[in-house]
Amino acid sequence: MDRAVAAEPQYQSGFGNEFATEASPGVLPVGRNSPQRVAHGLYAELISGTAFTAPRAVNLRTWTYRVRPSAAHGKAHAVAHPAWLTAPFTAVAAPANRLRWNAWPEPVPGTDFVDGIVTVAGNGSAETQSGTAVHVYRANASMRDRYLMNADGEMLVVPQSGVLDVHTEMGRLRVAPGEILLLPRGVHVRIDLPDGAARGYLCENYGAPFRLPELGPLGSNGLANPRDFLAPVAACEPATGPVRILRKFLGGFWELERSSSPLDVVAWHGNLTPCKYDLAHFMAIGSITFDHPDPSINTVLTSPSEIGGTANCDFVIFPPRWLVMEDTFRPPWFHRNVMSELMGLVRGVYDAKAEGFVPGGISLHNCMLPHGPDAATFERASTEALAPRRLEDTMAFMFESRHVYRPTAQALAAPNLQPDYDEVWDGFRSGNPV
Ligand SMILES: O=C(O)Cc1cc(O)ccc1O
Ligand SMILES: [Fe+2]
Repeated sequence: MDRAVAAEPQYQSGFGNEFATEASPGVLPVGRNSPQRVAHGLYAELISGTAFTAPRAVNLRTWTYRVRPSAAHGKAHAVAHPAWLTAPFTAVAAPANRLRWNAWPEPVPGTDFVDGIVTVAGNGSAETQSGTAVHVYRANASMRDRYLMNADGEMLVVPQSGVLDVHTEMGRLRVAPGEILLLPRGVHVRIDLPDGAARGYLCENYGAPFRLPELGPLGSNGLANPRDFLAPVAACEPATGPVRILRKFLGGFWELERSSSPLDVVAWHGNLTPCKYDLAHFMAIGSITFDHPDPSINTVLTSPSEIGGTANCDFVIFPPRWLVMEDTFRPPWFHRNVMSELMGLVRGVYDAKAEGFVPGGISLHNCMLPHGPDAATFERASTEALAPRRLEDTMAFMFESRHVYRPTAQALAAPNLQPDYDEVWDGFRSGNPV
């Protein structure tokens, strides 16, 4: 089926608001969620993103009013996906090594967003709803009459190149490199590629949904401000012929046919919705005296675990910013972290690594494995004149987790795994013990 290139979508602003939106006026019921008869013969359907009894402050649910209940379909049958894997990954031992990968190669023609997903590492377990899996995607085809519904987790998409035209049950979003996309667990989605190709990173979060971090002594403003998150407006996809829905469920892939699109929501209200956020709006806070602050200061979104302050996954960014610290080694310090750090690069150069950490690549510094500036960075930063300096044209990010990342066997066998990563820490002169 041919779909005309759609106009720029409209958005509603805010993170986790009680949104209300109608593609056709008068569809949302007034004063109740599930009237005996919904306007226009539509069907009311609830999607919950947290347990019914989750505390009000973190409770997520949305009411949709749709052309047909999403239950209206036949049996799903098992299908295979060659490279999208689900934690736990126990096939190979997790090496006690620092690991780094170059960008993944181009996909074969006809690869859509789902086909082009390759799992690099993960932790926790989809079954126990904790941890995450980190994937890269590389695509060169739109999803044609094909929809994804991922019951295993929420998906945080970090585009590195190419725009994504994202069609969801709650409406459309257009997401460009430099922005991020958050897709709630279980929401149907179809992704088109207006540029013809796209690639980036995907954090599949099996655990608690990402939320904004607390601000503590920062006060009531700063970091990612809620109003800069954009949610779609209702946009019912026009009725078309039969479609295929791919369900990801406990690591398995199941396909079913449906006689029309699952994106048939005419109106919805609630706080469970996809949203996007432009990382350029992140208000970075740093030291204006001395010392390099902990990276937690750059947390955009956090998925908490049961242990306070100890995230299932923190999404942390390293955006363009001023460095002004005096008498300070300004890049990240040498360190061993009880949390595990998986990093990617959207553009530019990361200030802890002079070379070798490339856009589309990944570095993995797991629990307690020593890392920090490479030798070239150390040399530069320990001798540079400490005038105020602006880091330009850079966007690195980190998925930091309390759970150790287990690389997949396919990632450890990938030709783009750098065999000699340890050498970036070669050649440090010895200090004098006396
Ligand atoms: O290792 C890294 O590059 C990530 C990181 C950045 C930083 O500014 C401080 C600590 C840290 O782990
Ligand atoms: Fe680190």
